Amino acid sequence: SNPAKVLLSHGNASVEIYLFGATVTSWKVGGVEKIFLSKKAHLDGSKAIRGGIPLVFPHFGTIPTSTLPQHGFARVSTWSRLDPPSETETATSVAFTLSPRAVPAALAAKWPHAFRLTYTVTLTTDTLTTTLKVENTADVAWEFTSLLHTYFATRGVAHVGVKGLEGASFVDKVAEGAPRAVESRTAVIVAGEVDRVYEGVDDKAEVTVTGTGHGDVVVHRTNLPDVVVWNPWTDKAKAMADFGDDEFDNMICVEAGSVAKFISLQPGETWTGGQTLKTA
Ligand SMILES: O=P(O)(O)OC[C@H]1O[C@@H](O)[C@H](O)[C@@H](O)[C@@H]1O
Repeated sequence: SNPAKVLLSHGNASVEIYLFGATVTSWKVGGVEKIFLSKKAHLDGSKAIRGGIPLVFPHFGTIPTSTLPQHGFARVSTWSRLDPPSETETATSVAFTLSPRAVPAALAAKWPHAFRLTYTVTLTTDTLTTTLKVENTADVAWEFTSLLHTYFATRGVAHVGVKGLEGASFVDKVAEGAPRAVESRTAVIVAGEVDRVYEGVDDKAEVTVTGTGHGDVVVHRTNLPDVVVWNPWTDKAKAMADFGDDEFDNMICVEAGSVAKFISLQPGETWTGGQTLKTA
């Protein structure tokens, strides 16, 4: 067994999680892979894993008040597994933790706050739940944003529709000036570069990824009000060294997060957010 990753299975489902970034890199149900992992992904800890479910913390994208790299340090830090996986009749679960001493020193120095993250991955025969708990272990308040950057596998992204975002307000990061608009379509489709942050989407609204060729997946969110839809399309694909030129056709990112507003945590306070992916 490879100590760098944890494999869980439950019935006919399985999940693979690298300690690097606590990145889920595979979720299979009945032998069908639901998650995209680039053929060019670095799996040796030299770069954030291109694909799977990278964890975004302590901030989404780049922000003027931080010199951390885009999407923060959680996805490029090596996490520790907490206990051995536990299995019940209905689910198999494992948890990982990250605190500042396991963050690369140069990055920790750029965000000098005491914290503890706990990431729990739970597998049932038809669901994958990933939950992040953020604790402020400092004696002063600090703030953060976070997101589960899920890459879904697709066979021809032109067939994909992301349902459940109709009526949601979004920021279009591709359009000049990143304008804000309201989604009018029942399904978001990909026919060019897409990079949109849908904000304040009711937790009760299920987001469904359809037409992937790998079976529909319903995304249930808890405490993650924002949904990012991203596909780099042709030019951005070519510009990414760890992504095949044609792989834009094999993936769509539907990312559940809390990114539109900073979350402030007082000393001793915790915040928990997560998603359940369910085969439909
Ligand atoms: O290349 P990275 O850092 O993994 O980011 C990938 C994409 O992540 C998305 O969440 C962002 O909205 C995009 O703007 C970004 O390009």
